[in-house]
Amino acid sequence: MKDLVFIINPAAGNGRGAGTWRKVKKILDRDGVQYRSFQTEYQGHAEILARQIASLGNHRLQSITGIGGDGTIHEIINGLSEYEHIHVGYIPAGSGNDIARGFKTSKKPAKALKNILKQHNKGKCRVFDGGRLSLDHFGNHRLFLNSAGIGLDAAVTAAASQLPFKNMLNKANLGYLSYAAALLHTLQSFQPCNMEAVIDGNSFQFEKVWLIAVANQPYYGGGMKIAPQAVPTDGLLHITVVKEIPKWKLLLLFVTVFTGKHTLLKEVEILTCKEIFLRSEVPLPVQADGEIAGETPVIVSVLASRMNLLT
Ligand SMILES: Nc1ncnc2c1ncn2[C@@H]1O[C@H](COP(=O)(O)OP(=O)(O)OP(=O)(O)O)[C@@H](O)[C@H]1O
Repeated sequence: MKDLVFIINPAAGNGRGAGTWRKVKKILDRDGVQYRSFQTEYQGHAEILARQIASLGNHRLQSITGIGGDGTIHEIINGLSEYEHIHVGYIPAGSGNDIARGFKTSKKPAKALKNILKQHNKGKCRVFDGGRLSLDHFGNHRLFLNSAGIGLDAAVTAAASQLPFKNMLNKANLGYLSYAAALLHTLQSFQPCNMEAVIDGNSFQFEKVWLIAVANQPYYGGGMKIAPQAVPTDGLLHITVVKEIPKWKLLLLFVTVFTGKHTLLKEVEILTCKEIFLRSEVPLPVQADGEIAGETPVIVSVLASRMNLLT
């Protein structure tokens, strides 16, 4: 039998990670399944653990399963960026859980575990696309499963992570309110700017851009359907450009985006690509899978059929 490894973020979903692991561990112990488990202790720890486990692991290491939110899985896939043969399992226990939405992972721990064990025991996995965000000339990059976002959404992500009452709202299952508060706060200072893009070799100019999302699957920000047509198996990234839009209409966009109807607004342009280069007049923040990654200029490219997931 190949090694089964779990990395658990107990703090994900404001403590849901710890509770989900208790449920999963109970099933594993009851059924006499052999496994190893590691708990994260700080931000970035899942990435370090995944890399260390993979580098020390021998041919017996077949999969690493993350228990946590999108941030935890994002760290694990980045820790395994040089170990593509290792399959990644996911048991959702976060606040947003957009990976679960987009990749149709069961949110029930027992069901998600059953699916993982079924594939793990057969040595199989499901193959999906991912994305790569290149940040500079030095090879610094981040892999992502959901999307990369440039501009307002990344600025809101940064602001939301610093809100003093974020944990309280998350605990009360009102995480979307911290996003709304961060949005209102960020809107006061955020300035749209002109951007230059090269999309699969073709040049584009976008005026007064608020945000550009480059998505592998439809959801981000905890259920916002930013790219309704995105499919993580089509070999493409789906670009959503929001530009030249008045602030009041931007608020309307943030309401309609939950149903995907924002694409009907004339200020929203949808494109697809395999690779996009983006440069802005002033450096804009960039996020990947909801984690702040850096600033423009960036190149975002699809990693077609390169993500081996147990889901
Ligand atoms: N032991 C720990 N204590 C506190 N924070 C931790 C710990 N381990 C990891 N972290 C950090 O917790 C943060 C939240 O994790 P994660 O993104 O998985 O959950 P979430 O934010 O609740 O869910 P989602 O991303 O789906 O909204 C991450 O930034 C992660 O690095």
